[in-house]
Amino acid sequence: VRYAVLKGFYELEKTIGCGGFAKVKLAMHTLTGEKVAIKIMEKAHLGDDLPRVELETKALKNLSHQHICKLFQLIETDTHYFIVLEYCSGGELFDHIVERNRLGEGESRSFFRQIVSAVAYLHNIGYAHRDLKPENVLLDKEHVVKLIDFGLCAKPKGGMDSHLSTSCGSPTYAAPELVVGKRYLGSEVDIWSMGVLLYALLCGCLPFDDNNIDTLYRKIISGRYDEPEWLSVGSKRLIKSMLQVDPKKRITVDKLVCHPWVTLGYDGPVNKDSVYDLHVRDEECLNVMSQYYGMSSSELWLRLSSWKYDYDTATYLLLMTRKKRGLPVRLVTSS
Ligand SMILES: COc1cccc(Nc2ncc(-c3ccc(C(=O)NCC(=O)Nc4ccccc4)cc3)c(OCC3CCNCC3)n2)c1
Repeated sequence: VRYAVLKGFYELEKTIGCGGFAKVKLAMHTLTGEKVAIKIMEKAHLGDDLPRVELETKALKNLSHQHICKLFQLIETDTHYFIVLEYCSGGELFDHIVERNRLGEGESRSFFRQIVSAVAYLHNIGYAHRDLKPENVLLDKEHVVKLIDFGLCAKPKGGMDSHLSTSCGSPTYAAPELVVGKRYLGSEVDIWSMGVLLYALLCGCLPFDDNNIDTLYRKIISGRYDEPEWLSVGSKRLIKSMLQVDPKKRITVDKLVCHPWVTLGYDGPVNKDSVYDLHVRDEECLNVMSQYYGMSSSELWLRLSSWKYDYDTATYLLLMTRKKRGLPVRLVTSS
């Protein structure tokens, strides 16, 4: 069997996605029985993109947010990287929009607030996503938004605000300054992409689209798009403030979290903080694991609190996920 390193720890199931150099397989974490997504990257295929995987995994270790896909384990062999991640059983938001044709303003606002929460959190801790698009917005079982960065495009602020020039992401959702190859701020291109996302939620189609790449670029740079007559005045105003060709005229994320359209019907601005703290000690999960390992909770915590993102980290984090979902905190010991 391929991927011998996973044997006994994960049971691989179907492939759920293929990107440029990554394949994502659905798997089951044997000790908890929980579903996970394993992103498999062959080192030989990565070439000089190898450092981006290091950057991504370093970033992922610091990300703990209710609307960002969780990292559970990192496995490196001579030939492959295996990144064990949260599985989102609701699939891509894109498919959800397509099957519904378009979403109402209320449902769009609910999804949009969760996306803004994730992006505001990212910007707050110094990252820019740079490849926000419907395919990277997933839904979990309860249709809660989980943002991912499938294409290793997210970058730390250092790089981000020191005017990046590496082109990244798909042109359809890319900001004008990005497509003309100008130096740009990651935070500003994320606002543009969120404008494209909001348009897709409300209209069920894209503001700038064309099969011919040059025509597509011209449309993006013009900043002109159709406004379907069913769009409310508030929706039109918000989209317009995000799809500003001049990045300096674009709304900032701090204004976005409290924009009247975003807060309509809610009791306040979007909460950009994480509701989890990264390295919380949970006695119940520790007890279940320590019984299985035949060691004391404090001895086990000593091992877990170094956050090696090994199989023990995955087991602990998956038990915590079960607990958050109101499922029994237990291990599958009968093999
Ligand atoms: C039920 O049917 C379905 C149908 C479809 C999907 C699912 N579920 C399902 N769950 C989980 C995944 C996944 C999660 C994380 C990452 C990742 O790369 N994380 C790294 C990451 O997010 N960094 C990061 C995030 C934010 C800031 C900085 C860094 C990669 C894949 C998945 O993938 C499938 C692909 C398919 C192609 N389009 C994109 C998703 N699919 C289920």
